[in-house]
Amino acid sequence: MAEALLTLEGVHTHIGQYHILQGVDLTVPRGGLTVLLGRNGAGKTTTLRTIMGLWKPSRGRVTFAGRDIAGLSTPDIARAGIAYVPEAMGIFSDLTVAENMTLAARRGPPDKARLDWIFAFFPALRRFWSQPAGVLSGGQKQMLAIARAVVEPRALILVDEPTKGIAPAIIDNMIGAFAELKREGTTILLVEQNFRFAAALGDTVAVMDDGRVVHRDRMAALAADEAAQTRLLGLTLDAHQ
Ligand SMILES: Nc1ncnc2c1ncn2[C@@H]1O[C@H](COP(=O)(O)OP(=O)(O)OP(=O)(O)O)[C@@H](O)[C@H]1O
Repeated sequence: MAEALLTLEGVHTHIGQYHILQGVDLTVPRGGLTVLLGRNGAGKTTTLRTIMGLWKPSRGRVTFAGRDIAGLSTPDIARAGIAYVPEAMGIFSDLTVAENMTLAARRGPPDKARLDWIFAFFPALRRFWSQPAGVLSGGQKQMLAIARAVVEPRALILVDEPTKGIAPAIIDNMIGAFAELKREGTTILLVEQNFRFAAALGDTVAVMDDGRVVHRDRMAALAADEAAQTRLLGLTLDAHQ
């Protein structure tokens, strides 16, 4: 297996009085796509937010590219090379697509060749370049959110449920886009409920339950094992989309 880019060891996160993450162990191999599955409330979003420094872990280690990042501020974690696409996407509806992209670029105006590369897999962004992001469809907004995360090369992107509420035809575009990001060498940690999407892209999979990772496998092995899917994911799994 490839070397780990990110590891969580015994990570606990409290939100107020609630003990949400209860010892998460997770390895994200460099250059691969790791899918985080699990029923609603299992702790997937909290795990992404903890990696990003939006929640501070109360215990445990988060190691990124050989460096302990637990306790760093979110801007420092972003500067280290991690981008986060939350489920709510975090785009600015009143600003144009161009302005949204420009604001996401940290090293000056977005690079022209990089934008052409992004437009090749998200062509709608070129079409709506000068339009307010608010006019985009749900799927196009999701594409803009992902494009913002990769406007500059990033070592790791964390993406929370990009297919939620998205039409099946757009999901196929999205599979193509993530496949292109993988080809470029971006490491991806993806929270996903749509099993077809997860199985099409995932190299490795971790399943969470009750604030812990309870199962790790190659995605292909889980995709081929319906009994394990039912046992681990039960009826919350959107297997037939
Ligand atoms: N701000 C918060 N305050 C209190 N409890 C929270 C907060 N955020 C999350 N939780 C609780 O933490 C647990 C894990 O939530 P989390 O969003 O990480 O789960 P998830 O696996 O991403 O599920 P979903 O698919 O529903 O988003 C849930 O029980 C949730 O109610």
